[in-house]
Amino acid sequence: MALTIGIVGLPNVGKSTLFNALTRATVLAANYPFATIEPNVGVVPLPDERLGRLAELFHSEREVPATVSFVDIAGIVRGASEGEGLGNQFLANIREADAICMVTRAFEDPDVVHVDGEVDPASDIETIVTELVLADIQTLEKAVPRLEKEVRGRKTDPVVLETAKAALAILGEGTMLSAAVASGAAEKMGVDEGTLRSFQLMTTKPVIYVFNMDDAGLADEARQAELRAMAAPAEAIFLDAQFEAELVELDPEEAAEMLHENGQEESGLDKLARVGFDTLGLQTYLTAGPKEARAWTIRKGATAPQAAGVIHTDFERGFIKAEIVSFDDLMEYGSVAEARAAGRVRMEGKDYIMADGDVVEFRFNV
Ligand SMILES: Nc1ncnc2c1ncn2[C@@H]1O[C@H](COP(=O)(O)OP(=O)(O)OP(=O)(O)O)[C@@H](O)[C@H]1O
Ligand SMILES: [Mg+2]
Repeated sequence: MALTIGIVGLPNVGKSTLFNALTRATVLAANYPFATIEPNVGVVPLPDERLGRLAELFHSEREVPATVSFVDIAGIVRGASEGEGLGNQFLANIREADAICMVTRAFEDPDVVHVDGEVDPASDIETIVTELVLADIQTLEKAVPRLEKEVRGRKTDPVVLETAKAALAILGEGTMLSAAVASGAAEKMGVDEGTLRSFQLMTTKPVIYVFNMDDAGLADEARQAELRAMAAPAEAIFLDAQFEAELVELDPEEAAEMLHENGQEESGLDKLARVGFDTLGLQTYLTAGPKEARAWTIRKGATAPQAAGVIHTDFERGFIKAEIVSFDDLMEYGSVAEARAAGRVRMEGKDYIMADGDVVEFRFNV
């Protein structure tokens, strides 16, 4: 499932530093499942400690984690929606991404120039949000006259026009549609969510805010609470992109020690991969055998046959049933045989909705 997160932000805020750290993490990942990638795409392993424990239990030769893909997009400047800077190219790149990772500078360093002359995350976020909002307004203003005609000719459901007009009103307030949907305001204004999604706008994409900080900022909880409030209802992640870039150069033990010394439990990149995966609406299920212990990516709410289809399309077509034990039960009983004896291994059919951490063996007919 090739879903990508586009990294956007003002120029010189640390996007490439973050992206390079992400790419470096990719190169270092032991069992990298893709042979070739585009130069501006970083495919990052999703940290999952369950894989190591599964590999131990099944004596698997290797572990294959799920991955999250990030795309480096050029810096946005005020006026991008009018074609300023890399304008249209930039917007086209965002349009292709499934979610947006908005990088904002929150580090002080007089040697690094800020395009607007001072470090001010609220103003930076507003600049970027404004450009995305303006781009969506342009798209909808073009669409509305056409939709009006179609509704008059009874070729289009009136709810489509109503949704477009309500979306324009929301955008007119400077609000991103994703935020209006999350707060419930969109629905109250007559937006039909499914229709809205079909418009393929920029500000309906889920957003993650990354605040690129220095040591002082990472230790300042009051400051983080303030920034978190700016990002809400979206998730906020606080990291030091330069430190993350240094961290990925170390071997895992050294990196863990360095993190610990800094008072952090998890690297910013791992956090970003986790939150990114979740923001994309994805989850994993697990398979294990002597060859590999592996995490497979599915959408939240996927059925058992859809999950089987991620391994091979024939598995979906020929799906009979799935033998499933939860990871926690498997660990508690110590083997599939013991879990089965205790009645913890379930046979699930075509309508089963997969749960995160299901350890699965599919039965199929090909
Ligand atoms: N947390 C940080 N603390 C201090 N300096 C940083 C931090 N993160 C990045 N920098 C520095 O900021 C400068 C700009 O970083 P970078 O090139 O990654 O920005 P960018 O957003 O990719 O810019 P552009 O849009 O121009 O491509 C670099 O000199 C980098 O080393
Ligand atoms: Mg850059």
